[in-house]
Amino acid sequence: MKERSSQKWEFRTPGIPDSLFLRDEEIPMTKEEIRSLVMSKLRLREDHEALDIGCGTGSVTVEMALIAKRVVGIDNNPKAVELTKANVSKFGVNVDVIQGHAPEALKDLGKFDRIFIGGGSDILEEIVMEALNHLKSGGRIVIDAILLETATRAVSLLSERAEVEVTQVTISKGMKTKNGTAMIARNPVFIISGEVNEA
Ligand SMILES: C[S@@+](CC[C@H](N)C(=O)[O-])C[C@H]1O[C@@H](n2cnc3c(N)ncnc32)[C@H](O)[C@@H]1O
Repeated sequence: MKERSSQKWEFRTPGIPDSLFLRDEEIPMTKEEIRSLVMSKLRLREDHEALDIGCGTGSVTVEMALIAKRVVGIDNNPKAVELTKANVSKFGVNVDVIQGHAPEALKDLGKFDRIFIGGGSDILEEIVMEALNHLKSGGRIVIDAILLETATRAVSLLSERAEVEVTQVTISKGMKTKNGTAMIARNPVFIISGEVNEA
């Protein structure tokens, strides 16, 4: 069987296997099935500029950079920044990875066609409001949420400025047992997407 490599041409479909990313047990990662839905909701094109707020392990950052012409990843945790840089290098993509705390760190970043916010934060309101200021007319923002409270906050914030779609998904993964395959459920995840109207 042909050995897997991280050549760009091998990853044209979203949902790169989790096992191919460099990991740190302290740094979270958006798992491959959720990531492929996130990429679908982002509707990225190759002429787009995209921003990943809270890039973590960098798995969404890498998938964005395999499509878009410019990608910026930002995280306030220095270990996450280093890990994202390592994955960016492993997959041979081009990304500006910045250590910074959102929303303050977004101020000088300009405007983007697509923005992803990959994790709940107790300052989600401030991050979403600032992110919307950095979204081009007709742009899309996608937010992942685990907590019900994060999801409802995100929906009400986005509804003021965008057409909002809410998706909730629960992934189950098959685990081999001695009798067959048992399905092990993971946490339900909300994927909230908003498209701001053309000016
Ligand atoms: C769930 S992880 C994101 C996983 C990422 N999407 C991936 O695929 O690897 C959320 C990240 O957001 C970062 N974060 C949380 N609050 C932040 C803030 N205010 N500014 C920047 N990063 C933040 C955390 O350090 C963490 O790495």
